[in-house]
Order: sequence, then C-alpha cells, then structure tokens
Amino acid sequence: MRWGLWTLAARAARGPCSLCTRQSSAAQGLGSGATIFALSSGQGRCGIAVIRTSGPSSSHALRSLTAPRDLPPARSARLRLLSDPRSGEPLDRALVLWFPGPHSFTGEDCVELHVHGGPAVVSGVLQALGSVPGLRPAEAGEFTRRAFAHGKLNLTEVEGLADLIHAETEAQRRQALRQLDGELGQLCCDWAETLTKALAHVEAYIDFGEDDNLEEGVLEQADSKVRALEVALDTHLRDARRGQRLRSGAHVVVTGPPNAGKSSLVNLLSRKPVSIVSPEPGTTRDVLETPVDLAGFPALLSDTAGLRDGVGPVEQEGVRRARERLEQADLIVAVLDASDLASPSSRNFLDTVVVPGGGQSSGGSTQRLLLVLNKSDLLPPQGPGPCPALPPHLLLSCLTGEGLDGLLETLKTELAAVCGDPSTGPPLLTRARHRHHLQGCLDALSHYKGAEDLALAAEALRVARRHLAHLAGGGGTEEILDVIFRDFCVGK
Ligand SMILES: Nc1nc2c(ncn2[C@@H]2O[C@H](COP(=O)(O)OP(=O)(O)OP(=O)(O)O)[C@@H](O)[C@H]2O)c(=O)[nH]1
Ligand SMILES: [K+]
Ligand SMILES: [Mg+2]
Repeated sequence: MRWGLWTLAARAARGPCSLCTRQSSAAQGLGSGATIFALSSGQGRCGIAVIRTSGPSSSHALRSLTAPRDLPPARSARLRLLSDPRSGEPLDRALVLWFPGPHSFTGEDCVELHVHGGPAVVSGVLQALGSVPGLRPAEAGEFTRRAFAHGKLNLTEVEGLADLIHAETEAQRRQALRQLDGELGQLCCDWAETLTKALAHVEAYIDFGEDDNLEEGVLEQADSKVRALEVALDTHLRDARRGQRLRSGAHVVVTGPPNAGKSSLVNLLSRKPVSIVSPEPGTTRDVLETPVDLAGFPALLSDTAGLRDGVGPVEQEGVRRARERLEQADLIVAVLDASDLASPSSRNFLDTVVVPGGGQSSGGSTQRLLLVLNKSDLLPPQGPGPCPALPPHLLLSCLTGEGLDGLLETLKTELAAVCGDPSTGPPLLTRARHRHHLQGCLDALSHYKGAEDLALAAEALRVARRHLAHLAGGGGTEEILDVIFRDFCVGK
C-alpha cells in the first residue's frame, strides 16, 4: 500500500488548522466570570440608545430590571418596563433582547436594552445595572475582546471591525467590511493549509525515506507547493502599500509657483477655510495639512508655500518645507495660473517639477502628478493660447468652480490607483503588522529552499506557518492585542 496525500496531510496537521482553531477563553485569561455592561450607541441626546451586557449574569440582570417578568424568547425583541431593582422606580419602557451564548456577538450570554436616548434614562439604566451583583462597567473594546477570546472573530476580523468603526470614507468602509468578512483571514488559512501539506510531505520523507510505501516525488510536490506560495506572498507584498494608504489616507500635496491659487484649491477641496488666501505672493509659508474625503477616498491634503528662489529667510524656509513635503507625496497636484503660463516662475516650475515629475520620490517609488491650470476664468474664450510642451492638464477656476467636477473625477481615478479599489481584487494588507508576518513567512520559505538537511527544511516550514498563525491572531502576544483593542471605544 502507498501512502496517499490525504493520509500524509492528516499526519502532519495533527488536528485542525491552527488559524481556524480560534482562541479559547482560557488562553486569553478571561476566566474572571465578570459580566460587563456599557452604552454601545453614541453619547448624547438621541432617539434610541443601546445598552449591552455580556457575561454569565446577563440573564439575572435582565430579570432584575424587568421583574417579575421571565426572560423573553432568544433573539426576539420584546417591550418591557425597566425599573431600578433597588427602589422599584420605573426607568423607561424599552425594547429588550436576550442572546443566550454561544450564539451572540461575544459568544457569552448577552442582553441588549434599546432605551429612549435621553441622558437621564441612559444614566439611570446604567446605574441600575451597576447595582446588580456580578456586573461592572466594560472597558474600551472589551466586548470585541471577548468575541475574539471565544473564537467569534479572528484578529484580522477584529482589525476590520475597528477600521469599520473608524471608516470616514466610502472606500475605507468597503475595505474594512471585506476584512471584517474574513477574506484576509481566509486567505491566511488557505496559505497555512498549503504549508501544512508541504510539511506533511517533508515529514513523511524524514520518517520513511526511500521506503516503497511512500508515494513517489513527495519532496518535489512539497517544493512546488512552496514555490507557488512564494509567488502568492510576493504578489501580496508588492501591493505598493495600497491597503495601508487606504486605511490611513493618501498624501496629496498641492504645489506650484506663488499665487497660482494653491490655497484657494485646498480650501475648495476641503470645503473649509484651511489656508489664508490673498493676492500677495508668498502668503502660505508653513505646510498646512488637513484630512479630507476626496471623491470617496481618504486623503491628507497639504497646502505648501509657492516655489520660488531669491526670497527672505522665512519664505525660504517655507519653500524648503514645501520641497520636503513634495518628496513624501503619493499624489502631487501641481497648480499653475492659466493666464500666466509664460512667466519665468511658471516656466521654471514646469521645467523643474512638472516635466521631470510624475517621477521619483526619495524612496524610489513612482509619484503620480496631476497638472491643474487654475484661473481659467481669466482666459480668453479661445483657451490658454500657444504654450509649447504642456503636459496633459485640467482647466479649473477656483473662483467660479468651473472644472471642479472634472477635477474630482480625475482625483478619484488617481486615488484609486494610489489606494487600490477595495471592492475588487484580492484583499489588501491594511497594516504594517500584516506585511511583517507575510515577509517573515517569505523569509522562512527561502530558508526552506536553502536548507541543507530535511530537519532544517521542516523547521523552516513550521516557522513560516507560525507567521501566518500570528497574522490571524493565533498565539498573538498580549501586547499586540492591547494595541489593537485600544482602537476601540467603550461599548464595542
Ligand atoms: N480670477 C481668479 N482668481 C483666483 C482664482 N483662484 C485664486 N485666485 C486669486 O489668486 C490670488 C492668490 O490665491 P492663493 O490661493 O492665495 O494662491 P497661492 O498659490 O496659495 O499663493 P501663495 O500661498 O502666496 O503661494 C488670490 O487673490 C485669489 O483670490 C481663480 O480661479 N480665478
Ligand atoms: K497668495
Ligand atoms: Mg497659499
């Protein structure tokens, strides 16, 4: 009889995929038995406020506040009078929901109280809950941490949830939702399974050597699996950090000669008076940065000093800062006065920034550049007139708003190239942590290839698999978890 691949894989796996096997509560030290409660909807006066509990005393808490009523049917809303268990004083008429564990968000017994959103109602109900023995207020992110501990979410899903809560633009929301849906985690799982199989082949060879019982070419099969995985990991790492940019915002830097209308454009795009606008050249000196939603993408928009030489020390420092910021840009918006293209400052800017631009940043990566000819309202009807070698550009008037729609459309295309389109393609790596572990996995695979004996090769595969496990949160250290859960608010 020959050993089939299934048998081999089963031998090496010794149980289910470590990534799919999620954290147990014991592993996370949550055995305190405390039941937590918090306001889970936003603070302040509102129509409805949602208060949640999680933990073994949830049912007791619900009974205490709705006495003498029984628990409502699981996962079904009921209208109940809530009263303070100490004084019996009515607090509110509320919708209550009972989620017995493990079929709840955290995996524990949970209760949701949908109360009227007045501050006095909310604080009255929170105080009443606090008076129930075994209940204490939740810490930031504690509900999600319990969900993670009970295997309801893996770490990449937790990160997706944090990003979803913080998402400010459409593109960020899409990316976060995909991660919350577990796409990145699933990908890691598939990769880990590939490694498990490759490891099975290597270990079988170690155990049985040239034995007749062993299927032919087991080592070659392991090699080819590892090669395919290397290609996949490499492709993911070469994503130009699009997922990270989408999470934290692309750096868009507005530059141009003095008085081209850079500050006017920044104010127009951010819809607020970020920068001072004046007819005096050299108005902007410092770099002024503002986060904006640009056509659905998050961006950090920087206004900078007009580029020119031969000025006083203060403005010269502004120009130095502007050039420094330009180096860090993902996208450069180069602004020129359309009615002043022949001036020395315009020509100089075209020759030094625009024409060699779209070029290299100091990091060696390619920068994108968008040329905008502003003040189109000052042009004669026939356009800017002859201007040799003008690269592709857009016409705009910050004064009248003409050309703004076209500019936003182009910005959307450019930012989609910088940040990636979160709706299509493979899930993007959204954090430095993800890159670190994928790179670690890739490095381990290169040790596998260079290993002089099979025991070392097998160990390299185990290291590689461990990196994928860390990415999905298996065996993650407390410090990493603390950093991730710190992003959450109380009640989530
Ligand atoms: N006619 C016209 N004037 C404009 C337009 N955009 C800006 N301006 C005017 O141009 C002058 C300079 O505008 P700013 O936005 O301060 O220009 P800037 O490039 O930031 O200038 P510095 O910071 O000094 O480099 C101001 O008087 C604006 O009102 C436009 O589209 N049409
Ligand atoms: K100005
Ligand atoms: Mg300015």
